[in-house]
Amino acid sequence: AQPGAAAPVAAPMRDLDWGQINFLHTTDTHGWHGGHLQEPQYSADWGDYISFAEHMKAKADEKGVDLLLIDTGDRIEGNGLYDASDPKGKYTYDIVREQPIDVLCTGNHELYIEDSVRREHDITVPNFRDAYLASNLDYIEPQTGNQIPQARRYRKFKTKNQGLTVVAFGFLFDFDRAANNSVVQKVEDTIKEDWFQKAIREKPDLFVVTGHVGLRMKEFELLFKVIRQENWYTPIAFLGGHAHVRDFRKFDDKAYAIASGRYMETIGWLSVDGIKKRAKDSETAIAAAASPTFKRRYIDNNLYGLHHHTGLNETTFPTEHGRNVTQMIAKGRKELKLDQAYGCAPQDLWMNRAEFPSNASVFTWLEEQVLPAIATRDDRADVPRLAIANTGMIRFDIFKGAFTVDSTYIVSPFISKFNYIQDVPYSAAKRVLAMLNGGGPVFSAFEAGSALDTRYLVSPEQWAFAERPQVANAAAAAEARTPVHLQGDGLQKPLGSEGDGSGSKKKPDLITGYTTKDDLGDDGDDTEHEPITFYAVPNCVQSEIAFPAAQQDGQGGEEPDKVDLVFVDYVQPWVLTALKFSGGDYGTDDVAVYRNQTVTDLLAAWITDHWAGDCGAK
Ligand SMILES: O=c1ccn([C@@H]2O[C@H](COP(=O)(O)O)[C@@H](O)[C@H]2O)c(=O)[nH]1
Repeated sequence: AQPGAAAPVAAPMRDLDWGQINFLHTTDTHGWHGGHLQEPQYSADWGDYISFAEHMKAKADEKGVDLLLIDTGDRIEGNGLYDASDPKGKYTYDIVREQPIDVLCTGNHELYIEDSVRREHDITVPNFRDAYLASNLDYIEPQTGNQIPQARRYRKFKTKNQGLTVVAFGFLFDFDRAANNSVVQKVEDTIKEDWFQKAIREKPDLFVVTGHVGLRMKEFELLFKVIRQENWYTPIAFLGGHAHVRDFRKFDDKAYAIASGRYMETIGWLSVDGIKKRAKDSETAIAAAASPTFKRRYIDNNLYGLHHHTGLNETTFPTEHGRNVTQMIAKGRKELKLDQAYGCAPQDLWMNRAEFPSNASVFTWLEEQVLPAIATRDDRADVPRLAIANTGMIRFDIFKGAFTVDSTYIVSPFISKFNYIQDVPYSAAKRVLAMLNGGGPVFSAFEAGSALDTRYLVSPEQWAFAERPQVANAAAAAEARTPVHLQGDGLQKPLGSEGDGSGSKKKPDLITGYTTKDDLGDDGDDTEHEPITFYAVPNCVQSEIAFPAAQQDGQGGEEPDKVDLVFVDYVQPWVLTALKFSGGDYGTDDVAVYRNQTVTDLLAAWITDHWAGDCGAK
């Protein structure tokens, strides 16, 4: 961990159960390989993870069992260590490659823009060679225009200590916003391919299906069915991601799936025991008799826990390799000047730990303070306008104190700009927000998972929560100003900060954090936590800017006839569709760029202007 990260507080710990084959799993690290500098409970870095894995491998060897390392994508975008360099990832590709990952795959973030697709092909795939799997992803070679597999489709191998035969895949969900130099094949089509049909007939002792796929998404369901149909008794371990949550799903008593959170907060632990080695090539009675057990832990990524699980301490834990990688991270952060402050945040602003609207909500801040200031341009400053942003654009809370170069990318890593349609009749424009937020039938006609699924406007954390019955229409309720909140399944919280405002009486020795409930129960987290309340927020927020002034007597101003409809470009497909249904028939030709800077750069400029100060640093 970086020097200066406070020591995590002692907390009640749950141990790891070992099986014949064990997995350490990271997913959706989004460039947070330097760990969380403002949150000690997630402050271990990729170097510490390397030390941890080395010790755990030695333990596995002692026990005569196997340990595999898995990463399920979205390694990029979301932290200055990746985003602040030019080219992006100048430091992180070298840092990530230091961990000898056994199976890794691609996330949707590796595919948003052509440059990152190319870097994945030219850097990460060769870095990991046979470990990199691309079961449903192709690359378009720039020199030839040929469509080739981004990496190998699957991998069959024998484990080191148990000699188990494993067939592993690496999938991505049916992502349809990939850059033009990549092609994502739908999982339903991939499973018809000859190579896949051959792979599921390889008769291994265990299938390992890795994927940048939420555990409750249809893609894993489909893969489970097709593999199980051909292999009645073979254990299947799924390792997924994308939803940014901790989760464990049972498909049947021989097939389970783990998801290991986000942003290097969590190292997932999955163990499988009771695997019977197959006699030669057949589905034998022995295999049928096998009754594997699957266990899971979600490890809070801090040194206190990593020491606990290895039985080591501050002196004995760091390996030379791990320490070197921690130094690489510190060097990269320094060269990128990530700790340089743009300003000083006067208070904490929460994504889902505060109700919307409220003074503690980052989205109220965005709607009331930021959008009116940045969704503007000199030549149209007096034109009344509506400015719309999706809440998924904001990726992380803002903590009181220094708002740094790093914070900018942590809060909003995207390269989106503001687009606009000018002179839209207000009668049509004013109906757009409600439709985006789930009011009316417009978007309900689109299939879940399709390009216009409005879930894609919010953070993955929220749509994962929204799949639970008690928050089925979370975004609509939030828009209607009905607070929707869930106890538990908490997100991050800096150690040492005060209560969550719920007034709940806390056990003195628990700190707030994840309290995961999954298909195996509520004892998955390696650290017992006090729960955090999760409040759903709307899909989009909107500011009215330069509207006719309110009258002296306190009455609202007149409605404008026409407005500029300004929106973050990511939201454009939804905005155009909503406009069609509200009487404004516009197409992409009617859309123009409103401002040339990215929203992230405009946000940084707003911080500099409005939160000036160094937080009292000497
Ligand atoms: O340009 C973009 C791209 C994505 N988003 C938001 O992110 C989620 C997807 O998050 P994952 O970590 O990435 O896959 C998407 O649903 C959008 O809400 C965005 O706002 N802008």
